[in-house]
Amino acid sequence: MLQCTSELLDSENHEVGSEFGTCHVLISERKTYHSTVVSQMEPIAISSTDSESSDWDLDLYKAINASQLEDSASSFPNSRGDRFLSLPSSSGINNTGLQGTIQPERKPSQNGHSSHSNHDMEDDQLQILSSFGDSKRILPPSFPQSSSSSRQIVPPRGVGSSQTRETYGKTYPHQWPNHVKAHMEETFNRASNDVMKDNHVSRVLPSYMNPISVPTSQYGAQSDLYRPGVVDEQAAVDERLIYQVALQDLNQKLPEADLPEGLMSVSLLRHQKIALAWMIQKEKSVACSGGILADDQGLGKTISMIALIQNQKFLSKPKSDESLKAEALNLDDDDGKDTVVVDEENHEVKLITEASTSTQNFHNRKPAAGSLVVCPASVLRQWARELDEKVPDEAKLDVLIYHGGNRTKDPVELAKYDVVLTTYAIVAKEVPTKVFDEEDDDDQRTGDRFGISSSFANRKRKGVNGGKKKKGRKGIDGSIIDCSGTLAKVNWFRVILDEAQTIKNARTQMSKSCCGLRAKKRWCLSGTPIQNSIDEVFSYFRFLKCDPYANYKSFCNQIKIPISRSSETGYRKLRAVFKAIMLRRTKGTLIDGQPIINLPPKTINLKAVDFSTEERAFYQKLETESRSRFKAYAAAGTVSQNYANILLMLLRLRQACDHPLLVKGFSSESVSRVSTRMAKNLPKDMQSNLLNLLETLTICHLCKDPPEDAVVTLCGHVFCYQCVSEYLTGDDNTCPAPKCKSQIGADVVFNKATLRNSVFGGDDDDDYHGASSSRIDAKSIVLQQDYSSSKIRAVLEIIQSFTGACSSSSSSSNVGEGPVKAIIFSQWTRMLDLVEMSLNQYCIVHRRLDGSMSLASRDRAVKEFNTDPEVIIMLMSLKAGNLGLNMVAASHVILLDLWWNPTTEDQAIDRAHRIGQTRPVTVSRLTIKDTVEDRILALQEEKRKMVASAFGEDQSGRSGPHLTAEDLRYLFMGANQPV
Ligand SMILES: Nc1ncnc2c1ncn2[C@@H]1O[C@H](COP(=O)(O)OP(=O)(O)OP(=O)(O)O)[C@@H](O)[C@H]1O
Repeated sequence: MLQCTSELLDSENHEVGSEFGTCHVLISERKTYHSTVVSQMEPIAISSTDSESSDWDLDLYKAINASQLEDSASSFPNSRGDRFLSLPSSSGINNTGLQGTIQPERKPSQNGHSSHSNHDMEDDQLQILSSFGDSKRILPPSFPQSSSSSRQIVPPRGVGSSQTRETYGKTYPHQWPNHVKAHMEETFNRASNDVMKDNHVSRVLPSYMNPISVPTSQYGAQSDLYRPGVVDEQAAVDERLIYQVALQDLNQKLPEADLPEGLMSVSLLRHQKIALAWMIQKEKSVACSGGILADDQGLGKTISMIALIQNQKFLSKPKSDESLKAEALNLDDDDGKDTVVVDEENHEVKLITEASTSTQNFHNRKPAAGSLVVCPASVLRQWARELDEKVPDEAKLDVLIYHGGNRTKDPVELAKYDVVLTTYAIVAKEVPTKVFDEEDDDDQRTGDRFGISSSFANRKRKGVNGGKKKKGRKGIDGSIIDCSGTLAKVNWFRVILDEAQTIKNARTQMSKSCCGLRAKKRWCLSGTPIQNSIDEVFSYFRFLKCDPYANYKSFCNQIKIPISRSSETGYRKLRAVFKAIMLRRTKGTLIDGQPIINLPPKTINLKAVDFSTEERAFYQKLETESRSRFKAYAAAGTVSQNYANILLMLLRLRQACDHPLLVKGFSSESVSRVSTRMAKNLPKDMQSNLLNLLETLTICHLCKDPPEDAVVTLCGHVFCYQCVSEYLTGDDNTCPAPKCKSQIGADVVFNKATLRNSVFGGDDDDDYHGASSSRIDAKSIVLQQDYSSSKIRAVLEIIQSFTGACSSSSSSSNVGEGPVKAIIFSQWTRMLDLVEMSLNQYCIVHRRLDGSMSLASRDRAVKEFNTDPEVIIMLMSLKAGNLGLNMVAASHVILLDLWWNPTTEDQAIDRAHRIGQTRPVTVSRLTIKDTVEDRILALQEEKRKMVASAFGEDQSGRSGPHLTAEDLRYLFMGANQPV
């Protein structure tokens, strides 16, 4: 039996580090715990439920102190009953939707609307949480490893004896997300210091502060999994192919390709011609047929992809209806039956196509069906518009928007179109994931057996069915019923994932379903493919079927472990692999010494704003209260049990930086209006159960933050109203909680006020955050609706600086270029409300885009902002508006608050800084000095460096020195292996 000091336990990785080495421990029993908020600042207890939903915090709790949690669990019984789960949840959902074609003569558009959106961008915090153990390993050596006292966590009372050291371990879970760690380290280190001073104990450096830890101790044990150079034979062969492809492309000037006249209504820019040539070549490649086009946002990935589709249509012959039907449904012929021949002398990989009746030479082979584009719902219309506007009438593609309740159920019908546009949510709904669920299980077993440090491998949990495998549904005659939807029944020629970072979490239904799509060619489009951790890359490899890395074990062996062993060599290897499958250019890239694109410059200003005296006092009170609460947790050894409560404290500090009123919270009227009647009609005990859930669960299933304007669905999952509202206005919306497939709609989503009204009767304007207001002086000036916070005043000053709008009604404009406009982003809709009030006060004409709006209203808002000279401000929710949209009418971008993940902010900024922009773009990032925002900035910087290391880019986004053939040989083959 292994004994270790628990303060060095990294539970995410189930890894124990000490000065003597690193070993792995297996924590086998898994259970899910929900946090119970007793009151705003009260400690929360943990209750056990059968839900999958909080599995992200399971590692944390479980690994730190299983027994303690078990105790807590038993004292807080599950509030969710079976009866509750079995109620029909889809009743009353408005089933209107959108399905139409770009060519009305072929498929007349049916008017309808849907806001079904599935953007999953806000699982960043989940990723931060799940991958913390990884991110600490992948930091480049240039990274200062935290050892300064300012980054230390010091042990609380009594550290030194084995007993108290154990307590300390329970108290400081090392796998917590960076933002929590940073908060704990820096916001609370004073509290801990106090404790330490009291106890005269020496400092202990937690394991995550240690230099990158490599799981070395298990090499010599039962596993050869991580032994250098030992990989299975097939993986070695596959990797050799990747090596050959990388070698082939080495330092080669990338060729250009252009389309024949008349296929597009715009000329391709030079870098797009290069992309086209590269993609044509990659579609013939064998290492994986397709790849990742990872150009910066706004460089025209959509256009490049349309060019590829046009090119292939031009080359292929028309299909007869019969052959189409046969091929569309021939799912056995998934990815072709091509044989690979490696010509090592010429560094060439050739594709020899087997002579068979079903597989023909590439150029003669007819696509079974066209291209399927999967994108977030918010950019569905934009794709349709680009396909319409950038392709002339004489070369029109047949395009179908596959969305909405009236969408066809006939796969042959789908196969008739050149392009089918759909959303990630629909793919998740229609494409089974069984095979990947089983792989997940395998990875879990692998992880358990070999102690793989992996957020992916270790995050597989028992489902609501207690971990029993779901078998295919059986009919009355015992035969297995095929429950796949129409998308899964088509053999696509090409699948394109736009905003492919949506699948970055390999465990999600969305990610697995995308991998389950049948396709010959596979593409990922993303300007920000890596956001939080290297594990995200695995999802792309798996989708692309890029062996050997599509297998999680091989991915660990070949990519992840080398990075953890030596970040320099490891990242170089990753870059070499990327060379074979990824094309990435940033706006700073040079082609033949010339800038890739002549965009006007973008200037980013970090504007550090000062609190007013009243705000500072308010913030300090909050911070002091948080510190003392934390200190109490630390002293009692209950930090881990209070995880959700700590996140909540962190949220409040962040919100206080925007406007103190946000801390008070509010209830959304729009929620209560729609669902009040439904709530009243529910059985009393169910109302109480839902209310109980809402009051006890504190983390949104989507953004993983404590929910803003919390709501609970009939199926018992808690979200921010803004996050879930993306899923409420469509016609076939599935609850976005992991593994929940319940239908949801606006009428089955309840806020606290609605439920309290139903349970207790009468008006109840208490809200989720309401408990906090008891401690807050409600009369305080900073808590008034009309109080302009420092950030709001800073925003108004910025607007005034370019429009004069806040002092007079005139707005400045450059002759011929229209008025100067700005986009203002916040992650909190309540903050947008407050800014809106100030804009109204100054009669500044604006539009707004947030997650609660229908796709049609969002589209209209963007169009009006772009075209109406009167509209000079767009208020945008960071969660709903940062992806895909073209908003070049704006030359100013104001970020009101910081997001954990800098790439999310980059995405937002590049709505304005993209092709089509004619004016210099000024970005103002507002932060408040000497607050939690300082720490978030530091975390962002770390993430930025990690991403830059993975891509080999410098500050300006330019690539580092090229890899040499020798480099590649070494990276793929090792030092002494012949090529
Ligand atoms: N060759 C071109 N000619 C004219 N306009 C172009 C061209 N290429 C791109 N554009 C325009 O530039 C804008 C940005 O292009 P696009 O949306 O394809 O970028 P993207 O890389 O997909 O961005 P994101 O990552 O934000 O989705 C669009 O308005 C598009 O119509």
